[in-house]
Amino acid sequence: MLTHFIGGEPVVAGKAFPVHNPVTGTVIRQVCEADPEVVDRAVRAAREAAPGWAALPVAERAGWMRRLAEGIEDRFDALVAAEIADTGKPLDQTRTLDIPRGIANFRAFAEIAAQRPDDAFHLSGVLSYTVRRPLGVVAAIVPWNLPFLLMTWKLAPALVAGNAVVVKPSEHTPGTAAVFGEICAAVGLPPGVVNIIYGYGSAGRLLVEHPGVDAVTFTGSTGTGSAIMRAVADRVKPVSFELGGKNAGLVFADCDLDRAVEGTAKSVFTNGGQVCLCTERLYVQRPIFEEFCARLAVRALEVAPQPMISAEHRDKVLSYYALARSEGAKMLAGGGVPVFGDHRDSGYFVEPTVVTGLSEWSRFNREEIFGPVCHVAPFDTEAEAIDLANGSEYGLAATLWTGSLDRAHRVAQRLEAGLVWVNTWYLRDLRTPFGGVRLSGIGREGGVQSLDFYSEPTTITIKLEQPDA
Ligand SMILES: NC(=O)C1=CN([C@@H]2O[C@H](COP(=O)(O)OP(=O)(O)OC[C@H]3O[C@@H](n4cnc5c(N)ncnc54)[C@H](O)[C@@H]3O)[C@@H](O)[C@H]2O)C=CC1
Ligand SMILES: O=C(O)/C=C/C=C(\O)C(=O)O
Repeated sequence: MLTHFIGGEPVVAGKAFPVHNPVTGTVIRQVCEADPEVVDRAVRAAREAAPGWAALPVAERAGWMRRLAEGIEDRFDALVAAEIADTGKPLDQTRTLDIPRGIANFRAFAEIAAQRPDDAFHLSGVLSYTVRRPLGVVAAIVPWNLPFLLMTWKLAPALVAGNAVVVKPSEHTPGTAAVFGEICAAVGLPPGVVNIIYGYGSAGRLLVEHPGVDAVTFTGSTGTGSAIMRAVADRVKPVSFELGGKNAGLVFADCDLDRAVEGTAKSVFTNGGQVCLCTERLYVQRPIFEEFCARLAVRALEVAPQPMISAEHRDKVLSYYALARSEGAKMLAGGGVPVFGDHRDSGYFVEPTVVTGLSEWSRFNREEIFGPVCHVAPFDTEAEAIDLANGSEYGLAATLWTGSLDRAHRVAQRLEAGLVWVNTWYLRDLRTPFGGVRLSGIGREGGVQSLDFYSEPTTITIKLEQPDA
């Protein structure tokens, strides 16, 4: 049984719920589900720990972040195993992206926080400077697609800024959080600074609504983001939201076609398309449209299918494949469920899929699907491409493939998205602002933007005595 981690100790409480392995569909663990008492206990533990933690010099908290990074290195294999068991993602990706990013998150925020100067302004004999204090107790609500990467992406800046945290991982992916609790205990992190509770959205709701929680950081669906916003509205709690996307890829005829096909295949199919940054709407300039479609379809057939996180999510993705057909789409590749002839046939797989022929106004082209699928449409002019890319209620990421430096700058600056990649996809510098506009979120994570969210500034202004002239 996987137990909560509260006040530095394992806590067995609440009913048990099952977690399934997406590759086989079988139950792999039972997990304690947080009820109101458990949530209250976790928040109280965090509140008790918060003042002592906040009082530490930032250099000392940065030292703890480095120790946590070392703790992750020590438990690397256990984390890899837990991530794979819960998500069914490939070993290679887990070893090179998910777990190393946890280490990088703690190291990066240790450096960013330790080196950050306070702001100071001097004007006409008036000196103003700003000090920042932590918010207190932060609730971190984490999704299932990159569970360890995204949990640590929130924990590292929240902790180094001086907050205590209560984390609620997704009900589908509690495994790496449980190992992380053991790491906190092993490195001797002060009890209550990190608390981890498990459960469904109902537990998340109890947590964000708890009066002892000062702020909420959330990554997940736009619907859940707005539910959280309503739940915390009365207490006007600060929220940081990284929500869904319906990301566009623009492929211009002057691009390096090999690179564009390969990069696009990555941007559509990585993690089974279950990354908020994945491309779902692709626009290709007419002279290369046919060739590009044909080559992307071949790549779709070559990609090893990855399971969706759950039976419900597989059914959701398949419902969009059916919707595409009913809306009159042409399937260029995929569109069904792969048959392996082995234990994977009871898992949650869908075929990597490429679709064309739908209007911009179709539901398929407007709603986030979150699977290994994209729609491809032709365009003629640069202006048309920009309009198509911007024609979404979302605005998280966009990808641009072109051989022209001028065009790259010109188009990138007109795309209404928080992130634009040119001739690449998902290249990350952890110091840069990360997040989206419109339905894709509120605020930015990354670098000093994260530290700003997890702290409040106080401006101190002093009138300096002017020497006699
Ligand atoms: N980063 C992203 O863009 C993600 C988007 N999604 C999208 O969301 C769809 C649904 O997936 P779900 O797992 O249901 O995502 P979700 O957004 O409902 O779940 C994410 C987290 O929020 C928690 N949660 C749910 N309701 C809550 C509430 N009222 N208060 C507080 N916490 C709550 C969940 O337990 C989980 O830990 C997917 O099909 C996909 O389209 C899902 C995961 C990540
Ligand atoms: O920080 C990253 O590198 C990735 C972030 C991805 C998401 O937020 C997501 O898929 O939800």
